[in-house]
Amino acid sequence: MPAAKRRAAGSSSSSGNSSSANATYEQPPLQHHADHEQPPEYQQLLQHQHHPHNSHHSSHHSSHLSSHHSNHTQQLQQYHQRQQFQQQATHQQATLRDCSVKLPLDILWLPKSAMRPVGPETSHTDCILVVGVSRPKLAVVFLTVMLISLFLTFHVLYDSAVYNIQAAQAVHERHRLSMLGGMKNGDGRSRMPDGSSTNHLPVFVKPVPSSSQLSHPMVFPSSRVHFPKTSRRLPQALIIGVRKCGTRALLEMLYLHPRIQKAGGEVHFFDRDENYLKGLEWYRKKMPHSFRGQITIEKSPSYFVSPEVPERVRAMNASIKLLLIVREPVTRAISDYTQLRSHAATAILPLAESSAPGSGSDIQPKTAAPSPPLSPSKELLYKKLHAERAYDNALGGSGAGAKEMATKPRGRRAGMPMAMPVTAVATTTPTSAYASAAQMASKSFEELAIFPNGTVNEAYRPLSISMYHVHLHRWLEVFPREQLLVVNGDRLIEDPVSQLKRIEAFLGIEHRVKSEHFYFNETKGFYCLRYDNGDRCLRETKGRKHPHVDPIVVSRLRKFFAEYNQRFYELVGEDLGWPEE
Ligand SMILES: Nc1ncnc2c1ncn2[C@@H]1O[C@H](COP(=O)(O)OS(=O)(=O)O)[C@@H](OP(=O)(O)O)[C@H]1O
Repeated sequence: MPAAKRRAAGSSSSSGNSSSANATYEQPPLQHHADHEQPPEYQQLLQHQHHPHNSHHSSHHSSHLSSHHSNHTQQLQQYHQRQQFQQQATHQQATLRDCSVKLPLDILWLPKSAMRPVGPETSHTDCILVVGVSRPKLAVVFLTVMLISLFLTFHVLYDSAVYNIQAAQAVHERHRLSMLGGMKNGDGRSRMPDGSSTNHLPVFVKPVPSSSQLSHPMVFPSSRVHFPKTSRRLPQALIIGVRKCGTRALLEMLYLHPRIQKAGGEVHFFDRDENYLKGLEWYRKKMPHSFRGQITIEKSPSYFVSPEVPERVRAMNASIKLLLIVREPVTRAISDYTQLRSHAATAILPLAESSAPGSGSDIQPKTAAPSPPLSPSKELLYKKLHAERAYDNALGGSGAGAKEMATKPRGRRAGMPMAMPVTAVATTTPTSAYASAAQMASKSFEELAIFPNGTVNEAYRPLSISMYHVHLHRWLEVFPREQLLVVNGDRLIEDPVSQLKRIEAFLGIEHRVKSEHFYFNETKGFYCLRYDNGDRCLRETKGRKHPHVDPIVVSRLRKFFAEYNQRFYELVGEDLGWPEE
């Protein structure tokens, strides 16, 4: 029997037998429905297949029959395949339903088979997670959030980049800023409402009077952003004196160093009770803004001679570094006298106008008649003058100043400087101030320093301050020697760089202040400071012309100081070589 016939006969015999048909056409096992349950299309195909089989047996028809039968078989096979795919799809949908999790965010569990062709390894319980956004509104919200996040990210990055660049420039810009007031300093600085200097602030830092800490002006809290921050810090180093030895020059020269920040004026925190009682927070607010790693320095020359100061300084910071600048004692005393006389002379004119009208010669009026109120500027000058009288004992025991000081407790032989009580300033009349100023201005240094009998007036303040060992002794009772550096003020005038190098080493900062930062000003007779964008000299009150002093008096005083100087050398462990006659 030909193969086609055998296949046809096999087909015929299995027409009502699904299991045999399954074997012949490789029908899937799910094909178990009875023929009558099949749709009309299927019934038609079956009928068409059976009919020719029963009526044609001749051999010449056999090839035609065979091809006809083959067509039907293919159609039947295609039908079964379609059925099979439909069943698989139905099964997948069922599985899909099983895996679906109803969530508002369109998060779906799908069978793996939904993502790749069905393979024999695919299990029906195998699911994968698909997260999709199918709702337009949700998509809009999602996109908006993404855009805002992107904008904020770029904003933060841009902001921080700009801030960092400016922070790096700030150190260099500092020199330019200090030109606004640095060298005029002492007094010509721009000031913030809380009284502190603003001339050290980086250009981009806006002064915020109420805030003690400045941070990057960003939308986020500063604690989260690690950009360079500035804040006011208590000083880590102090220039404690000595008055008229070059304290201002020293501070300004140190300020050339990028690691140094300076308090603008003399704060007088430790030596004036009215300031000290305001507390450390008040003092800190007087300090400049500084970056971490910078050293804040304050100078108040009267610290050196005020007995209560060393202990107070130690209470604030026991490891603070102390800078003491000294100068040949007699020259220092003459410089001190020059300044006092200059202040007295300045005080006389306005005080004469307001407190001695029409009585130019009436220096010491018999009655303390009520005086007309002073203008604010005169009041200030008047207070300054009076404070100076208290400091100075200006007339060395023979004038009004001495009279006043005689009623006050005094220090050792040299006489400790006393801060003028505020009440005393308030109760002193302009007329007595005028008298005092007039006397200050009229006396020569020789008259004030040497008594008529030729002995030295040791109580004269410009002389007693020059007895360095007396004051230094007190400091060394409180601080170890290595915490204090003695700077030679005479050498600072002649060769600033060598002195600054020592100070940089003492402060633990790299050597940055070099000779190119200075130039010698022939007119002034001093070195001036050179900045990137200009040159500055200390103002005219520094480097005043001293009055001529009798060389015999100078020699007399040098001999007098020789013994004190030796004691000072022993204390500091260095011979400064000051002349002894
Ligand atoms: N570079 C430079 N320029 C100007 N002046 C300089 C300089 N270096 C040191 N000196 C000396 O500083 C003296 C003033 O000292 P002080 O600043 O300590 O004075 S004060 O106590 O603050 O009033 C001042 O004293 P006098 O010369 O008596 O005015 C100067 O001699």
